[in-house]
Amino acid sequence: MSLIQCQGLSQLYGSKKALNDVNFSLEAGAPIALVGPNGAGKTTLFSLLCGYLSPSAGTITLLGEAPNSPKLLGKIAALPQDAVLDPNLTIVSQLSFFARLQGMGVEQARQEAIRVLTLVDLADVAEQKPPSLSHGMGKRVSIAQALIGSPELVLLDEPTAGLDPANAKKVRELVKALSPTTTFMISSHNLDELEKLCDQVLYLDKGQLSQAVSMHASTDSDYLTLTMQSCDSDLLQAEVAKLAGVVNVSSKQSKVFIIQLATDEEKAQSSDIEMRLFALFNQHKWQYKMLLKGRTLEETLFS
Ligand SMILES: Nc1ncnc2c1ncn2[C@@H]1O[C@H](COP(=O)(O)OP(=O)(O)OP(=O)(O)O)[C@@H](O)[C@H]1O
Repeated sequence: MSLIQCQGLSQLYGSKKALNDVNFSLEAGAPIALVGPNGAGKTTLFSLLCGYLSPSAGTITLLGEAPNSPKLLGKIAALPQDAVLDPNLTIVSQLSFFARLQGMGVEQARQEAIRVLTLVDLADVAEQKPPSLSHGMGKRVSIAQALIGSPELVLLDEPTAGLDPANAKKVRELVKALSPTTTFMISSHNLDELEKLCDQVLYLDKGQLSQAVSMHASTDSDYLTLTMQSCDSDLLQAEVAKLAGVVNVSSKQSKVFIIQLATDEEKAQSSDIEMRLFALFNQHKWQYKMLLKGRTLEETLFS
């Protein structure tokens, strides 16, 4: 059974079409990225998946159920973009409250609140109230809230926006660690972050699903991404393009080159492409910084 299935999904706000005939089907597993420019419809899609909004047209099923089905209680959770905590309640009491709404008893709910706070490294603020937390700490508490009851699907809208690099990394590590049992769908503008975490990427643009790519596919052997420390860029591009098995070399960023390789038989005959690149660097005394198989998410989506 699919984890999420959307068919002909459209959402109108008055005459504004925020989503326009969106179709996709996703299986449980590695984290899924939801990407798109401001106003593309990402939050609207999350709101529909959570059942906060009913679609103007089309259907959604989550684990075979409609988004607001009581059968999904405890199985789906979300971190909204603008999540707010109650300023008057201690962190542990509000998380316990949400655990109790999932049917847990008083003591079990408290233990669950402490468990999810420990996951985000904030068990020590359990007895504090939200106004005494920093913005980043509040965000991590909201992430903890989404993890109550170990749901099967967690939707995270901009989970690391406003977090310092160390805490953003902690959130990424947490998502990775929980991924074997929970599928995360993450909306973010940070493509580097999504690239590290996600396999499937959905790209929304003006309400339409313009691309659905698999990062597995984009790290296959059709491309190499070469970042140089020092080189003559024009000469490098010309010399690499002459190597057997190279179809095209492009560069949109200074000293970063996307090398497209020939497929199948031709590639088999020129499988030592990396060695020949290093020989070229040696010959010209060029220093390389990084050679990656595949393309970055940014290149995959926008080239
Ligand atoms: N409640 C609303 N009433 C009217 N229009 C809305 C409403 N919510 C969103 N929109 C419009 O729908 C479109 C999609 O908005 P949405 O918030 O889903 O985009 P987004 O991809 O999440 O953007 P961002 O990256 O800026 O968060 C936008 O044009 C927005 O102005």
